[in-house]
Amino acid sequence: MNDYIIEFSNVKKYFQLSQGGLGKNRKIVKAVDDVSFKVRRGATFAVIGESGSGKSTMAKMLMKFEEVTEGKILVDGEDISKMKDKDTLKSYRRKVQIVHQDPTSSLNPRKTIKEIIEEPLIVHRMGNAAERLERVRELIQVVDLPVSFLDRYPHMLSGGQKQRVGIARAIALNSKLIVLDEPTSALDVSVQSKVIDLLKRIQKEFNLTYVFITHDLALVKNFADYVIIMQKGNLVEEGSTEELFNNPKQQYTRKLLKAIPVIGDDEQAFLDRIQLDEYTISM
Ligand SMILES: Nc1ncnc2c1ncn2[C@@H]1O[C@H](COP(=O)(O)OP(=O)(O)OP(=O)(O)O)[C@@H](O)[C@H]1O
Repeated sequence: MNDYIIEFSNVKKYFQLSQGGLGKNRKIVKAVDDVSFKVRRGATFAVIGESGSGKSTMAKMLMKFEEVTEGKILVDGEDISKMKDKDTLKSYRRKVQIVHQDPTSSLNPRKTIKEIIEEPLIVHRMGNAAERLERVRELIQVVDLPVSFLDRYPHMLSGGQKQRVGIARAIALNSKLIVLDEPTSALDVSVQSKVIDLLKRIQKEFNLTYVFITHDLALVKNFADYVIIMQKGNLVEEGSTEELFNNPKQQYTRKLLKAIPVIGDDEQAFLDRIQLDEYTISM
C-alpha cells in the first residue's frame, strides 16, 4: 500500500468573482495557487495559515465540495477530480469525513444524538435498524459518552460532549481520513485537552489520518506530525513539526511562530497534560 494517503500535485483553485470587472478583466481570486504536498497514512497533517490563506478551500476540494481548477488530487492513489458519477462520489465520501469547528451549529438541534450518529449509516445504507443501533451504541462509547445520552438532544450536552458526538459521527462509516476543521477552537482550554486526547486515542485505535486545519500553532506543536504553512493560496513552508518549530526557514513562518501568544497557566497545564498523555493511558 502507498505510504501516502493524499497527494496534491500542482493544485490550483481560482474563483471568478461575479462582481468587479467584465470579460477578461473579471476579478479572479487565487484561493489555492499551485500547491503540492503529500500526507502520510496514519499521520496528523496540520495546515496552518491566517484567515483567507486557502485552508478551507483545500479541505473542500479534498472532500469534493469544490472542483480543482488545475492539478491533481490523489487519495489512495486515485485521482479524485475524475470522480463524477453519483455512486463513485458517494463511495468516495465514505472515505473522508469532517469534524467541524463549531459542534453547536454542526449538529441538527431537532435530532437526538442517536439520530445524529446514525445518519451517515442510513445515508450509506449500512445494516438494518437493529444493527445500526448496535453500531451507534458502540460509537458513543468509543467517544467516552454514556449510552443514555443517545436519547438526548444537542442542547442538553456541553460543548465538549457535542464535539465528541461530532467525532463519533465522523468515524461511524470506518472512514480512515478525517478533516479536523479547527475542532477545538470553540471549546474551553480544559475541554480542548480532553478532545485532543480522544482524537489521539482513536487515531491509534483505528489508524486514522488527520488533516488538521488550524490557526492554533501551540496546539499544532503538540498534536501534529507534519505541518504546511499557507499564505495567500501559496504553500510557503513545510516540514515535520519538530523541524518547522525548531528551524523555520521562511521569514513568514518565523513571524507566525513569534505570534504564538504567551501562554497562561491553564494553557500551560493543558500542554503539559498533552505531553504527559504521550506516556500515560488517558481516561
Ligand atoms: N466560493 C468562493 N468564491 C469566491 N472566493 C472565494 C470562495 N471561497 C473562498 N474564496 C476566497 O478564497 C480565499 C481563500 O479562502 P479560504 O476560505 O480557503 O481561506 P481560509 O484559510 O480557510 O480562511 P479561514 O481561516 O478564515 O477559514 C479567500 O480570499 C476567500 O475570500
